[in-house]
Amino acid sequence: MKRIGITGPTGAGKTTALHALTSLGAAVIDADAMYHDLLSSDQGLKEALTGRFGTGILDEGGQIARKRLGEIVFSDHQALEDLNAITHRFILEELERRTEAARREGREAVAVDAIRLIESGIGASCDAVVGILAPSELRIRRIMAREGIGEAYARKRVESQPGDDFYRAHCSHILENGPEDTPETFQRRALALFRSLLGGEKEIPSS
Ligand SMILES: CC(C)(COP(=O)(O)OP(=O)(O)OC[C@H]1O[C@@H](n2cnc3c(N)ncnc32)[C@H](O)[C@@H]1O)[C@@H](O)C(=O)NCCC(=O)NCCS
Ligand SMILES: Nc1ncnc2c1ncn2[C@@H]1O[C@H](COP(=O)(O)OP(=O)(O)OP(=O)(O)O)[C@@H](O)[C@H]1O
Repeated sequence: MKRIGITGPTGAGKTTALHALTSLGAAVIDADAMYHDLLSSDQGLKEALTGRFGTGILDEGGQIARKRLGEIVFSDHQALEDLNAITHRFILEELERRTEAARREGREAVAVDAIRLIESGIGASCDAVVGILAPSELRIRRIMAREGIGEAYARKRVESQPGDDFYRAHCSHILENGPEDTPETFQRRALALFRSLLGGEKEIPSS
């Protein structure tokens, strides 16, 4: 079974590229969504987070309020490092469980979409690591439009992530999603690359 890692900074187009991989029948694991599930389902993770950041990160219903946590960690590098150290263990364990489930389903490939694919150690377990890049100002506009967040929060999120050089140094392949692209032109290029990574023109059966 092939494991393809997809990474790159916020708003660059990872999710958009993944639509191409899904169309080739790969099982997709979205690390953000997986992490969000864990935040509500894993009591051990919640306790570890409130242990480090206090109960001020909980909302009225006792759930982790991610934007409150984000305001803390995107303004304080050490806090972000601590958050990463706490969460990566839970994320890696859950990733193995989900990969195993895809294998049991008979999937021939799994794609892992993770913002911190390389730093978390997930990248080392992949057959190929594809970095998706786009200029930061464009990314800020895209995530503001996508999530309805303000420019200040969008900018903080973008600035807390590594620059393009990091991805160019650590990824086996790079896909650019620039100002001249539409989601459709970008997806077509992504499809061509993924086809070659999964072994030629052959489409993977989806079940
Ligand atoms: C930092 C938090 C509080 C931000 O919450 P928020 O609701 O604003 O964002 P959300 O979770 O929807 O993630 C959206 C984007 O934020 C950025 N982001 C998330 N975690 C991180 C991080 N550890 N470092 C840098 N950027 C991050 C990514 O671009 C991500 O795609 C939250 O994402 C979190 O607790 N992250 C730690 C877990 C993690 O590393 N997740 C990534 C999966 S590998
Ligand atoms: N070429 C493009 N032109 C215009 N909009 C685009 C283009 N590519 C992606 N988008 C839009 O920009 C937003 C960001 O793209 P996407 O969600 O794929 O990024 P991402 O890398 O997965 O971001 P994150 O890490 O924050 O989840 C989305 O709303 C997407 O529809």
